[in-house]
Amino acid sequence: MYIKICGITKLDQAQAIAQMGVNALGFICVRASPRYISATAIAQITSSLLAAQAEIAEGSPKFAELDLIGVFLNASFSEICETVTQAGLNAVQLHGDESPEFCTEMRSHLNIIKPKIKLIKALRVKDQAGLEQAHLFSNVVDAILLDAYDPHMAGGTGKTLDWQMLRDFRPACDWWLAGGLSPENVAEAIALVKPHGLDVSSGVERTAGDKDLSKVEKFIQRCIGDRTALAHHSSAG
Ligand SMILES: O=C(O)c1ccccc1NCC(=O)[C@H](O)[C@H](O)COP(=O)(O)O
Repeated sequence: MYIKICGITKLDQAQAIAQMGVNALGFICVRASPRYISATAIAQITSSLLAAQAEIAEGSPKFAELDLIGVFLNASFSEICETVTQAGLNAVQLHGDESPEFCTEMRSHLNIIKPKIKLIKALRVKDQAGLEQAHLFSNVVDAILLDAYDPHMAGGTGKTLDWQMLRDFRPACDWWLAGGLSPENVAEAIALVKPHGLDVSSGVERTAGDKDLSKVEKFIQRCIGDRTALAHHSSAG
């Protein structure tokens, strides 16, 4: 099970969460968000994780596998590419109204600066028609993230989707469930909708952007079936 902890703003929390063996850290590159983090601050985190990686004993590939995801909302190609380069990101999540055509062109731009970069399209699902849109993206991105719809907030809402609606959702690419997940409800979500990955932000926070490490640890445990050896969990989807 792929696990992404989103809305990271603090270096020490990024290091601690990376060591728990998650697959991805998400950084909100949206100025209006209370979880906004600048490219310079992300760069401090990504370079420290790389330095830590160099010190990690052989046989512990976790840091090498870590996706460092910048989350963007209707940003331009140039803003995204500049942030990726400056911040040292290796994945981009498009969380706005970007079309499949935009994603295809984004992929071409990103390939020039980082050939192996991952591209994720987030969709804020309001209803069944909104869910159908996902299939338009499945051949142009590496993964689709389904998030809850809120008329006033673009993400980090703490609202859950209608999981019943997702029971038969099987796009042609990997998909991750987001929206209102927490240590308390994630096992039920996994059992019901069987996503390839999970994304959480507010459900493991004290306040916006300030992660509660004990909640993060509990979330991971619930995702992997309460096994205690977090460092040994498989990153396979
Ligand atoms: O988290 C934000 O503040 C945010 C702002 C603008 C665009 C996207 C944002 N978050 C994107 C995420 O991937 C969140 O993890 C996702 O919305 C789930 O959040 P939550 O319901 O709080 O777990």
